[in-house]
Amino acid sequence: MRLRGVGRRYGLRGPWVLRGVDLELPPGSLTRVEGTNGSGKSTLLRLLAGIDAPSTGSITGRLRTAYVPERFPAELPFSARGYLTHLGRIHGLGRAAAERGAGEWLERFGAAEHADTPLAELSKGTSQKVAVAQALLGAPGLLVLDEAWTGLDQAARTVLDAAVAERVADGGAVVFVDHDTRRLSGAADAVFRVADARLTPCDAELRPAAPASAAPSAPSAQSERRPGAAENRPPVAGPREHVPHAPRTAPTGDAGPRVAVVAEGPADADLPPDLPGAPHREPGPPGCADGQMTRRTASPGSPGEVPGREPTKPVDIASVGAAPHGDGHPRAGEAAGRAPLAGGSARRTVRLSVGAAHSDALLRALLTARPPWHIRSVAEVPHTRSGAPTTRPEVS
Ligand SMILES: Nc1ncnc2c1ncn2[C@@H]1O[C@H](COP(=O)(O)OP(=O)(O)OP(=O)(O)O)[C@@H](O)[C@H]1O
Repeated sequence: MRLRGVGRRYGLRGPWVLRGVDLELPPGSLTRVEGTNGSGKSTLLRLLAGIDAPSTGSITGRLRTAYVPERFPAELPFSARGYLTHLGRIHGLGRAAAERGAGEWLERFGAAEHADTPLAELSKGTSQKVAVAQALLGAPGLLVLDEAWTGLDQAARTVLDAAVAERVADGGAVVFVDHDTRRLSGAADAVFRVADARLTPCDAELRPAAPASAAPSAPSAQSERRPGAAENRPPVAGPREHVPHAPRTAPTGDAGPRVAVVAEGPADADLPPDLPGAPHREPGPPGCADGQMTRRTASPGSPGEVPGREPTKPVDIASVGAAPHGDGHPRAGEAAGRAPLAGGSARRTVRLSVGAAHSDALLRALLTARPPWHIRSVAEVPHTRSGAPTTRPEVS
């Protein structure tokens, strides 16, 4: 998708909010947009999402797009499940697939108990989960997120982080705005700032030879993309690498809330080294020991695949970012030549616990490893009265 000389102003004589925007969004790219309040970020995202039209310039190569607006219209006359099913149909899913997808995404975001609650009665946080779920339902070619993490609890933010990484890994383009500058830090291929109605690559000022704006005369915005971020992504295809084990012992001084992560990877690859937060590798329950090889023959999240108890409500993000299965769409990991996760390939499951502050980074590291690890579930680890985390396996 490409923007050429795009400008937007409200009203015939209104000031230009955006001008001369030249931007390319390649498949499998993550783009961050920054800027001060009122600078025009949401305006740009609405243009990208196709819900607003440029006053001047062109947008070509439009993709099937999903958009999480800054403000979700909660007064719509639907239940959460009804709304998601409706949106799933709009995204092109059949009725059964849309209903199934609606239920799965509500489950993953920890909002299943509110499935039949009218949108108008949902809390702000649950409402935001619905807003995000509707965008992820149909595995869009372009995902536009305007402060989509705002209002989500930690577990849901982690699910969304993972969904973004999966969407990009599956060849989608994702553009996001978030007030937290650490959001997906290091993962973006390109970062732009909106200021004075111009869209400017953030590191342009560090390169005096480069034009300082993304105006039509500037080189393609693609040329400003950060090479390092793409290298951190799951490969679309390629040889497997052997990497050493992550630390097996808990770090000292890791008191405080912890998050349990169950990750599934290829049987012949080990965990990436130096995982953020020095996660503690937990033993699995009898019959599913850490490192045991599994062969996936059931749908993600099916009972028995990773047996064990659930001390807290887990957020199952096994196929996060993928279209609901059974609808003819690929599942996460099946697109663009990546090895399918279902269908009998040898897999193994590891259980990690990490300080909550590091959970986002850990998830990112696993999802962007080579080869990528699939996140089966994320859950808060319950604490004992002394405040220490329990040592039993967290989730299944
Ligand atoms: N529908 C509209 N009609 C008239 N002016 C608008 C409209 N939408 C946005 N604007 C104006 O365009 C400018 C940019 O607004 P926009 O919402 O895109 O900024 P933003 O960077 O997303 O701001 P924030 O960070 O506060 O959300 C602002 O001056 C705003 O008042």
